[in-house]
Amino acid sequence: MTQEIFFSRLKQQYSQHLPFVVYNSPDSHGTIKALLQERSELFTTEDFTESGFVFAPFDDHNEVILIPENASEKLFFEQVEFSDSEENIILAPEKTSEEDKQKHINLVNKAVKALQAGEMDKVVLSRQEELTLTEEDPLMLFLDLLKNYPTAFVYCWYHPNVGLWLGATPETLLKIEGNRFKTMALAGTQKYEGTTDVEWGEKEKQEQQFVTDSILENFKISSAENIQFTAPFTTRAGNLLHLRTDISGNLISHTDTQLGVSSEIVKNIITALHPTPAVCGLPKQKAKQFILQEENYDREFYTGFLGELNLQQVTQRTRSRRNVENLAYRAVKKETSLFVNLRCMKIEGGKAILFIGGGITKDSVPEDEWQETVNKAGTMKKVILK
Ligand SMILES: C=C(O[C@H]1C=CC=C(C(=O)O)[C@@H]1O)C(=O)O
Repeated sequence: MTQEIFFSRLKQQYSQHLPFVVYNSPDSHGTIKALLQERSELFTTEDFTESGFVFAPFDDHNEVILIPENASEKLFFEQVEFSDSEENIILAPEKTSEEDKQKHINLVNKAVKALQAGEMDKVVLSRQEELTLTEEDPLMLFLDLLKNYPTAFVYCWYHPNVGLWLGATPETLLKIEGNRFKTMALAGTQKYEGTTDVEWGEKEKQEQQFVTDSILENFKISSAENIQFTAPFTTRAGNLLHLRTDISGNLISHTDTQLGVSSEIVKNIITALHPTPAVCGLPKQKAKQFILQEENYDREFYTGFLGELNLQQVTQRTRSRRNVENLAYRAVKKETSLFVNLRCMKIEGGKAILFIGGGITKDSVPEDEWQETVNKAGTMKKVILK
């Protein structure tokens, strides 16, 4: 399918107020995918047994929305090549309000006091920022995000009852292929200044270690074995650098390695992981309570998760002389590939509402934490304030 036909189908879907999602996964090798739901119903999932695209909120008491595979048309479009514009470090203009700054600093101060009193080890605090859009076509914004962040999970998601969300997230929540799974502990932030060969402060090392330890601890009590993890390394996300540990393992019981693991296991692992201390804190329930009470706004789908759930993947064999007789062979298997909803925005009435946050520990400096949210907002401002 050509780019033109692909996007005109999406445009038509949006103008008819029908749900859709269009996305590029970092490991999809340039294939942009879309699911276009046939009717405007709002489907939800509770047990993660269905196949489709999930869109889950931060607060797990709220509904997880599903665009079901069997109620949608699937579209693919092969990008000719990845853009290398991630190499151009053009920083977005820093437009912020003094009032927003004070509010965030007060919030961080309150958290630091609670952390120093030993009430929690870590809490992730966030804020919203509203901007007027000059480009009102969300699909153009999606294309801009795609060009700027080829190694992120870039998406545009829409449901008439919920709204329109866009994002470019660097964080994998969970990937399941057969009985293998992968996740990552991502935390600690500094500005990218032309090199990934950087030093990390103790505060950043500690906040990232909290995430790794907590994920590993959770896997001890869920359906996982043979857990392996890397040493923390520096990874780039647009104009930012983060510390990251890759974690992988096997799921203990599975129904069929070809078609995928049992849905009960998918639910157990998601529940054990979400929300990780990369977006919530430690201990989980205390941090969550602090966030819900003190942030003073509704995160909605920011720091929730999204992506393919038990989605049928068809892998076509590559053409070569040796396997000509197998050209008709297509391997069909189900995969789950979920990402944490970071560096995202909601589009509403000609405005973009950005969501940005950062991990707070007892050693956090409130002014620096504010600046970190300003730097993170740059990911989205780069495409909005062109
Ligand atoms: C909560 C966010 O980022 C998380 C992911 C990476 C680094 C983070 C940090 O350094 O605080 C956050 O844990 C966000 O971008 O809004």
